[in-house]
Parts: sequence; structure tokens; C-alpha cells
Amino acid sequence: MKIVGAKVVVLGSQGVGKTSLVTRYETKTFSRNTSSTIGASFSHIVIVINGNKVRMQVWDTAGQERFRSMAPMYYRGAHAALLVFDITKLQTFNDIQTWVHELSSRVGEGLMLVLVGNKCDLDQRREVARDVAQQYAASIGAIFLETSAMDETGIDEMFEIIATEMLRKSDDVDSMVHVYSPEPATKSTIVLNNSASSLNDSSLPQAQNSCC
Ligand SMILES: Nc1nc2c(ncn2[C@@H]2O[C@H](COP(=O)(O)OP(=O)(O)OP(=O)(O)O)[C@@H](O)[C@H]2O)c(=O)[nH]1
Ligand SMILES: [Mg+2]
Repeated sequence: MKIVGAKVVVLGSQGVGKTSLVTRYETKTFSRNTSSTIGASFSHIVIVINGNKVRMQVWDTAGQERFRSMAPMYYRGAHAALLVFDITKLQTFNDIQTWVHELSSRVGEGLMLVLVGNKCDLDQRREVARDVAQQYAASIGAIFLETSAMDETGIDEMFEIIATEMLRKSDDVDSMVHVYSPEPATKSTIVLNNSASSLNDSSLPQAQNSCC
């Protein structure tokens, strides 16, 4: 049994629901009145799969254009990137291409891409067809899933997919994911998804709860 650490960055245009997705996972809540993220905010998510623990540092970045130049600070060293668009806004899907282009060299180094079509509860206002997004994801080597921070669709799955892949990679000697130490088996499902305060892992880069 092992403990794996991974840095996960959440990218995407303003208002697509990046913060709402992370908040929904962490607190099981949803708000219609969110504040636009300033810079980025940071949280820890811990997932246990078959007794193996994956500790994710999740960097929720700001979608506002004025913070765009800060993005490399957050995706540098990342093991996985959640590329989030809003299925009701075609432009936010098109914007993903810019991120993919920017991250392309990192993908060659093993960065995992997950394309996330959020707000799937608003299907009647859909501007991005599911199969179009699915095909695009396949073309860039990304996993695709649709989510709703509002009704909780796909939220657990989104983080479980990453955790599973991080564990798989940790079996590979050339993996970018670092295995910290063996630990006895506990539970076979997600057991914890809370804040940094419950963790004390000096191997992970130091970070603040909220950063700008
Ligand atoms: N209907 C619906 N609304 C959502 C969903 N996710 C987020 N929203 C709404 O979309 C708006 C923006 O959500 P945020 O989570 O702040 O978006 P963001 O991507 O973090 O935005 P920035 O921090 O500015 O980049 C808020 O009004 C949310 O309530 C969803 O799944 N369904
Ligand atoms: Mg935000």
C-alpha cells in the first residue's frame, strides 16, 4: 500500500465553474453567487483507492484574462490538468485549444489531461455537443467527462479518474509521481476530501490556502 502525491491544476475561462467543481467535491455545496477567483486558490483532496492513498494538491486558477500570465506558475510541475469549459458557451470550449497548445510540451512529459464539460444540468442551453467534445478529447489524448457542480454529476468521478491514473503511473519506475511511503490498507473508496489542515506532508511543495 502506498501514498502518492500529485499536483492538479484547474484551467478554463472565466465563469465556467472551476471553483464550483472543487467546492462541490470538498463541501458538497453549490452556490449561484460565487466570486471570481483572484490569482488562484489551493486545496488538498485525499482519495483512497484499494487502500492506496492519493494526495492531490489542487490549484484552482482564475479565468479572468488579467490573470492569464500567471497560469504557468500553477501548471508548472503539475501531473494532471482539468481543462474546464461550459457546455452552454461555445467560446469557452474553443478557448480550451489555447490551453492545449500551451500545455503541449508538458503533455509529452506525462501531463494527464482531463477535458471537463461543466454545467451539464443546463442541457437545454447546450452549445457544445457531447460527441464533438468527446472527439476533440480523443484527438488531444485527454479523458472527457461532463459534470454539473449544481446537481453533482461526475464530480467524484472526475477526481477518482485522476487518482486512479496517478496510482497507475506510480507503478512505473519512470513515473513523474512520487511514492512517499508504504501505509497499511484502510478503505476501498474515497474516505476523505478535506483541507490542508489534516495533512502534514513536507514532501509536497509549500503552498498557501489562498494565493494571489
Ligand atoms: N447551472 C450551473 N451553474 C454553475 C455550475 N457550475 C458553476 N455554475 C455557476 O457558474 C458561475 C461561475 O462559477 P465559478 O465556479 O465561480 O466559475 P469559475 O470558473 O471559478 O470562474 P473564475 O474564478 O472567474 O475563473 C456561478 O454563478 C456558479 O453558480 C453548474 O454545474 N451548473
Ligand atoms: Mg473561480
